[in-house]
Amino acid sequence: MPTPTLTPNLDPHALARDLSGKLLIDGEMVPARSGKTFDVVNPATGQTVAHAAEGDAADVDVAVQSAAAAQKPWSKLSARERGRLVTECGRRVSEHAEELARLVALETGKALRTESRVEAGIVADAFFFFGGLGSELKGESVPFSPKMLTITQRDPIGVIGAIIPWNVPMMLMALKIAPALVAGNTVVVKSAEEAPLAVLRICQIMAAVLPKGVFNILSGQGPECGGPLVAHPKVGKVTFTGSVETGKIIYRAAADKLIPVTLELGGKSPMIVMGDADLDKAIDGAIAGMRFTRQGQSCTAASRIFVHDSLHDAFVSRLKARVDAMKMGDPLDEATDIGTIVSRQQFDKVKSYIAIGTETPGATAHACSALPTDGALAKGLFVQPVIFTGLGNDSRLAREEIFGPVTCVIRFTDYDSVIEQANDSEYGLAATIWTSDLKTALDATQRLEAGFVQVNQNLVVQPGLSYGGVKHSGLGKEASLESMLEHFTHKKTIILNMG
Ligand SMILES: NC(=O)C1=CN([C@@H]2O[C@H](COP(=O)(O)OP(=O)(O)OC[C@H]3O[C@@H](n4cnc5c(N)ncnc54)[C@H](O)[C@@H]3O)[C@@H](O)[C@H]2O)C=CC1
Ligand SMILES: O=C(O)/C=C/C=C(\O)C(=O)O
Repeated sequence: MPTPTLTPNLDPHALARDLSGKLLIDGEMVPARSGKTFDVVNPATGQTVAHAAEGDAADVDVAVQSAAAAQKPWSKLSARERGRLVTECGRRVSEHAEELARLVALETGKALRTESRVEAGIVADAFFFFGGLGSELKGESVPFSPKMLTITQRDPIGVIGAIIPWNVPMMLMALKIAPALVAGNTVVVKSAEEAPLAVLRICQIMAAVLPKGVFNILSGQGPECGGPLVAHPKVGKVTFTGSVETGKIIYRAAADKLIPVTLELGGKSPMIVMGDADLDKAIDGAIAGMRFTRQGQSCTAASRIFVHDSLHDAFVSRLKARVDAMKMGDPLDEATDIGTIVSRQQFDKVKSYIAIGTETPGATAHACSALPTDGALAKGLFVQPVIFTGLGNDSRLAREEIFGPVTCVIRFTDYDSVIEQANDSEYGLAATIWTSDLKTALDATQRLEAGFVQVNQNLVVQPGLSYGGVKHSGLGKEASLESMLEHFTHKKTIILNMG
């Protein structure tokens, strides 16, 4: 087993240059077969920080063949041994946590102190959590007949294709690969165009622990690299996080091969603040829930905040004051609370929604926080967070996923009708309710149509807690024991007739 230790590199620019032009296939850092690269841009400055290798179908094939060859020997290790190796990956990743946080801040524009370090911590936790679950890969004994031994066992699926987005790339990758590996599968990851570096670095760290081929990562364009990965005959399952549109393309391609998929898609998550809620806690919850520090780039963002008429005006002015006090600036600066939007495409999308909202009769846009004045950041993709009031739940801003720092605060008076409005969405990922009444809280948990319902809190996704949506928010669960058992194994029934 190879075990060289990499030295953490706390200069993200130097590390980005080192990682340029590389994919990780069969345990080696290699260029794309075509030799092509694409630019990775620091969204805070507009400068190119790396040239990522542009993988395509040829690289996908080599990576999948490597993963397929590695799968049998990997599955022959005991689940506990695989878990021990995944735990060791977590230990090494945690030694590199600061380096990874800086690198992901550089490529995504997420503030180091408020976001990127938090993400790096969850990555290590994901490896530790799943690394400890090897002994849970157990089957059942079914009392079918006294003459027969009837049991079930959990077998790995084979090669897993994992396609990840850019918003929390390290965390979302870890929550897919750690359970897949412990379950005895091998993996090929396709990273997001906007954020290929930190995840590649994690894989480089893992390659020093895991046998070659068990784990491979490709960067490249969605249709040209992700498409062939889904279509490859040796890929037995695809796990995807991203847009609904791409999720449907992947689902159709998987249907042609009759393979299972897990899809974590969009959200338009409601937050309901009842008249008896603790206002201070609800404001904290809105700040955390909207992921303002991540410029709202989260599928769980509390982008529809329903506030009882009796608290509405105080809620809006206090929320605005709190966001105003947050400092927008260089993501790598320790003083910064809010970084940038990830890409020009996302920036334009967010700006277009703000324009639509602003032009809607009756709506008021409360722009918060101040754009940075530092000249070095003049080309940065900074957007002032906007709290809209006066928009209804039927407005485009309340129905479509914006994936930016834009939320609608909607006034309500009647509990039944607010539950109805909260559920009136094509999405069903997360929902929260803020109340001091236990009966209302319990009732809402039963009636809200979402995969993740929280009362008086707004937690980020955590290893151990099942996570995934209903309706257009997706299919399947991640982050939990259930995700490992149900989504990365198949159950085999075995009957021994001893009569
Ligand atoms: N659920 C979530 O956490 C995310 C939601 N989104 C939503 O999607 C919108 C667009 O963002 P994008 O980054 O363009 O999302 P996307 O869904 O197009 O991209 C996500 C991943 O899928 C890959 N991909 C794209 N087309 C593919 C294809 N035909 N076959 C296989 N893989 C493919 C991409 O390369 C990337 O790795 C955002 O504005 C946001 O609303 C985006 C990222 C994450
Ligand atoms: O902000 C979080 O806690 C989680 C974000 C996760 C996503 O955006 C996703 O799974 O798509």
